[in-house]
Amino acid sequence: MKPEDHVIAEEPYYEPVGDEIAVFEAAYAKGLPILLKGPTGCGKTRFMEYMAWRLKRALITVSCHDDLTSSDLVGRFLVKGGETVWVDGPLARAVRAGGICYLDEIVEARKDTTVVIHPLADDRRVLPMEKLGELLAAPDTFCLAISYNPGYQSVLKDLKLSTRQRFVALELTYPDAALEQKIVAQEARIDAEQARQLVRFAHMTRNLKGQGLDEGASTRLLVHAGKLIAAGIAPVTACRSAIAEALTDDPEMLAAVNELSSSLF
Ligand SMILES: Nc1ncnc2c1ncn2[C@@H]1O[C@H](COP(=O)(O)OP(=O)(O)OP(=O)(O)O)[C@@H](O)[C@H]1O
Repeated sequence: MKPEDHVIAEEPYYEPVGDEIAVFEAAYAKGLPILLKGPTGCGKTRFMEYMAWRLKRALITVSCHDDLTSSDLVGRFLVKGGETVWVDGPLARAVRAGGICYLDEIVEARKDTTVVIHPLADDRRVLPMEKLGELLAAPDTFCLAISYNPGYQSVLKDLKLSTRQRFVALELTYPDAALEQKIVAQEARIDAEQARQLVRFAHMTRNLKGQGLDEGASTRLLVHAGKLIAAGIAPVTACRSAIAEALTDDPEMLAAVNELSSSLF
């Protein structure tokens, strides 16, 4: 896929939860890399899509995992039709295109992979392409953004200090109840009252965090439940399938969460 394929033509629906747009724009203007912190499903990806559209830059997203090597990011030589050719990885493509490279869930990547972004993430703004013997300088329009969910981190999987201290951090949290209700109603195309009940249910599950649940219902799960409701599924069933089952496999916890939704709907 070419960088121009990642240009977002239509404005993505995004409701700001704080001053994240202004801080992102200021960091972008000054060539500073950005770290998005926040729980799963709170809107980090949607925010990146919105910012890419707003800044009119291509967005290249990489979902990080523990097999991701630096060659996967930077590029490698491949044999094509009997010839050896260099193929840029997504990070190099984003640098060449002066676009935004978003490394989602960066802590999932191995530490030796993460260090390739260091020279790009400080004031050198270069990508060393060792195998090609090239040093790729990032144009002013290039932006590096990474995300991570502090809730999931363990001692083994945490962001190196030398990595995180290169980034301007933006904390994204779940929106307040009124805003989350608006988002759920808009995204799922349900009425305000149904959205309000779903958000109330979400708050109940969020209060169970650490008491049997690792996470409460995210905005994403509320949108999923709302979409099932819009498609004619009864709210209690929608909450069970889209939310409770996504949060836990523990039969007792499932029963408790289902009871909460039955008490509301
Ligand atoms: N502020 C917001 N404005 C509009 N929609 C939002 C907002 N926050 C969350 N959403 C909705 O929640 C869904 C999930 O958000 P998103 O995929 O951006 O989460 P995420 O934080 O990137 O999750 P993950 O860390 O799991 O990748 C979006 O598809 C959108 O429907």
